[in-house]
Amino acid sequence: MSDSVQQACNDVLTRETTGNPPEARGRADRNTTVDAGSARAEEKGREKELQHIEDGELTEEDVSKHLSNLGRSATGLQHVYLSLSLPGKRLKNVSILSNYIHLQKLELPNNKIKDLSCVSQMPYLIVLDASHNEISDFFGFQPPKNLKEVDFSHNHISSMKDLSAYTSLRKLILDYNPISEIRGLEKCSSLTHLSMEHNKILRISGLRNLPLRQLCLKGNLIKRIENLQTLRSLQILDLSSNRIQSLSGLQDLHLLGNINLESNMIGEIKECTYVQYLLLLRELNFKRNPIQEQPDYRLAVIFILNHLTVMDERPVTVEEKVSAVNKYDPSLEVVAARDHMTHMMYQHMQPQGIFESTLPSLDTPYPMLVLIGPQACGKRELAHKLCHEYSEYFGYGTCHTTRGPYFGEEHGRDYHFVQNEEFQNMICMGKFVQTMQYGGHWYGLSREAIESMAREGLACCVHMELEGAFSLKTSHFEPRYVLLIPTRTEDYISHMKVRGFYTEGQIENAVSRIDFYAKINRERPGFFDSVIVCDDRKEAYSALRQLIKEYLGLEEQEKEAGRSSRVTPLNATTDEGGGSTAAKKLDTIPTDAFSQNYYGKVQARQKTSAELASIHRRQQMVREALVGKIPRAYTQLFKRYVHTAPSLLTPHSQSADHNEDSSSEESRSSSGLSMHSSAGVLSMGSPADGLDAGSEPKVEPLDVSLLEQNLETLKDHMEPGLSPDSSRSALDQASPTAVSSPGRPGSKAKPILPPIPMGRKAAEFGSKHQQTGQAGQVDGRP
Ligand SMILES: Nc1ncnc2c1ncn2[C@@H]1O[C@H](COP(=O)(O)OP(=O)(O)OP(=O)(O)O)[C@@H](O)[C@H]1O
Repeated sequence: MSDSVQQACNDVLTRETTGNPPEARGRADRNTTVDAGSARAEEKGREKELQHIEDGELTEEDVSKHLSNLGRSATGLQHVYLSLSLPGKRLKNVSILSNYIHLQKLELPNNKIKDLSCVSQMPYLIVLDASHNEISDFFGFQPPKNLKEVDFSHNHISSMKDLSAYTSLRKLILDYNPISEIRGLEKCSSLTHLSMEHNKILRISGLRNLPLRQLCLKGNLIKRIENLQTLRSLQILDLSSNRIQSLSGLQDLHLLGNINLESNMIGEIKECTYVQYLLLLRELNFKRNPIQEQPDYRLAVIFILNHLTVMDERPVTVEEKVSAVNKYDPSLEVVAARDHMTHMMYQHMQPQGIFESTLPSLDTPYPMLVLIGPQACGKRELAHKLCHEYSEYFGYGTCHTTRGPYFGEEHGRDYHFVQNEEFQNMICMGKFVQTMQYGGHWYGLSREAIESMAREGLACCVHMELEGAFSLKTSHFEPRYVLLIPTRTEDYISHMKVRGFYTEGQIENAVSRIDFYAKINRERPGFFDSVIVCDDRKEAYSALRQLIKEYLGLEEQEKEAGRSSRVTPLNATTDEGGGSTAAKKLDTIPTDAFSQNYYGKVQARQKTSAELASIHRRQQMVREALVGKIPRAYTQLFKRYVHTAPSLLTPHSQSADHNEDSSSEESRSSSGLSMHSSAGVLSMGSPADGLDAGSEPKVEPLDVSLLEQNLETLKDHMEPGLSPDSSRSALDQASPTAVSSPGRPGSKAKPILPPIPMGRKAAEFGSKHQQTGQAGQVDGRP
C-alpha cells in the first residue's frame, strides 16, 4: 500500500466515532511504532497482556492485534475491520467487544467465556464461533439479524430456547453439549445444517419442516428414527453411535444420498428395504452393527440397494454389484449356466463315463424336440400324442421329478417319480443334463432319457418350463424348441381348475408366467423355433403335427410316395446333373425315413481336417499293423465297440463307420479335447454299426482298399508339408473344405435336425434348404 493511501486510510479510521476507534487506533499505532523506544514499549505491552490473560479479560489492545479483513461497513460509509479471531486466549470476559459493532465474523474458540451478551451489539454479525467455551446460556444475546452460522459446540448448554428470531440462521453446531431435547428451531426457515453430535438427545423431534440438508445426531441416545419424514431436503444424515434398530422412518427422504448408521443396533438385512427406493442414496455405513454378522451381508445389502457406491466406507465395485445380482436375482442365462455347470462337473467326476459313450459323433448330438410352455398348457399331452403317432421318429423323454404322482399318472411314463434324496444323488452322479425347481419340486431331464431314445433311433421329445430351455441351450444338444402358449387366460384358468390338482396360488403362478413366456418370445426372436397357440388342444395338436411333418419332410415324402415307387431321402438335394444324389445312395442307406434323415446328416457331413488327419493316422497304423509292427493297434483298430448309438445307423457302411467314428475320437485327441465325457454326450469312439447294446466287442476284417482310397482323398485335401499330426488350427487352414468342429460340450455348431420351418410348405422347405447353407449341413454337401 502506498504512503498516501495508507495515510488516507488512517484518516478515515481515526475519524470513526461509533465504536470503531479503538481498533482503528490500535492498527494505526502499530503502523507508526517504528522508533527506537518501541522495543521497550512492546515488552511492556506483553507483560500487560499476560496480566490480562491471567484475568481472562480482553483488552482493546488485544483486540486491535487480532482484527482482520478490512472492508466497508454495512452502511458503506466507513472502512472497518470485519473479522476478529481470538482462539485459545483463555478469555473469560469479552464484554469489551460490545464496542465493535461492525464485526461480521467473530471467532472465540477455546476460551473460557461464559457470557456472550456483547454480541447483542453486533447487528451485522454473520458468523459466530464460540466453540470450546463455558457457555450455558443458549444464544444469550439479542439476535443479530444476519447471523447465519453459529458454533456452540463443546459448551455447557443443556437446553435450547426459541430461535424464531434467527430467521437467517443456516448452520448451527451444538456438538458436545448436554442437550436432551431438540426444540426452538421451528421457525428457523433457513436452517440447512444442524449438528448436535454427542448430546443427550433421546428422541428426534422439533425438526418438522426444516429445510435441513445435513443433520448430524451422532452419539446420542436415540432408539428410533422418527419425525424426519418432513425433512424433504435432507441429503446427509448421520445417526451413528445411537441405539437404532430399524431404518424405518427414512423411506420418505428421497434426496438422501448419505446415511451413516455406524455403531447402532441394526440387525436385519430386510431393514434395507426401507431405503430401497431412495434412488439418490450412494453412501451407507453399517459398520459396527449386528447386521454385519448376517451371511453374505455385504452382497445382500448391495443387491437391495443397488445404487450404492460406497458401503461401510469402502467403494462398491462393479464386480460386487454383478455378484449380488447373480446371487439374488440371476438372469435366466445365469441360472441355466449354473445348472449346466453343475451337471457337467458331476458328469466329469463319474469314472464310468470315460469309457462309455453313445453319440455317433461329436458333431451330431442326439436329436431332440422340446415343447416349452407354462404348466398345464397341454404340452405333456401333446408330447405323448406326438410320440404315439410318430412313434418311428419320436420317443417320449421321461423326466424325473420329486413331486408325487397325480391321479392317473404312471411312474416311468409321465415321470420317474423319485424321492428328493434320490434326485439329489442322481445330480451328484452326473445323471442329469438339466434340472430345475418348480413349485417346490425338482424336475430333471436325465441323459439316459435322451440316450435311451437315441438307442431306439428316435428323437427325444420332452416338455418343460422356460428355464429348462435356457439350460438346454447351454448344453451341447441342439434341440428344436416349440413354444406352446395359451392366449385365452380364462380358458387356461378353468382348465387348470377342472384338473383339480392345483391350489389357487399354483394357478396364479402359472398364469403370471404366461406373460413371461410371451415376453421372452417377443424380446428374443429365434429363441423358439416355432410358436403354437394352445387354447384349443386339438388345434394345437394339428398345428404341431403339421409342423413336425414339414420338419421331417413327411409331406413331401407322402407326395413323392404317390408319384414314385422309389423313395427319395428327405434330405436329398439335387446334384449338378439334376439327379438326386441321395437317391443314388439308396442301396446303402436305410429305408426308414427318419434314419435316412439322420443317415444323410452323419454320412454326408463334411469331414473336418482333424478327422481327415485322424483317418490318415489310422491308415498309417493299419499299414504298420499289417506289416506286423504294432499288432495291438491293429486289433484295437478293428474292434467293434459296444453299440449304444442310435440303431438307425445300423445299415451304415461299416468301413465308412470306422472312419467316421474313429475320426471323431481322434479329432478330439487331435484338438486337445481330453474331457472324455462321462455324459455319453461326447462321442467317445462309438462306432455305430449295428451291434446290440451289451454285445461283446468283435474284431472285424479290414477293408484296406477303402482306407487307401480315403488316404488319397486326404492327400488331395492336404497341402504339402502338413503332416496328419499337425495342429488342428493348421489343418483347418490347410483344408479349404474344413468345417470347424467345436466337438465339445456346449457346441452349438451343428444341429442334428434341420430347423423347424415356420409354417412353410414342404416343397418350399426343400428348395429353401438347397439355397441356404443349411443344405450343406443337412445333406452334407458343401
Ligand atoms: N426337466 C424339466 N425341466 C424343466 N421343466 C420341467 C421339467 N420337467 C417338467 N417340467 C415342467 O414343470 C412344470 C410342472 O410339471 P408338472 O408335471 O408337475 O405339471 P403339470 O401340472 O402336470 O403340467 P404339465 O401338464 O404341463 O406337465 C411343467 O410345466 C412341466 O412341463
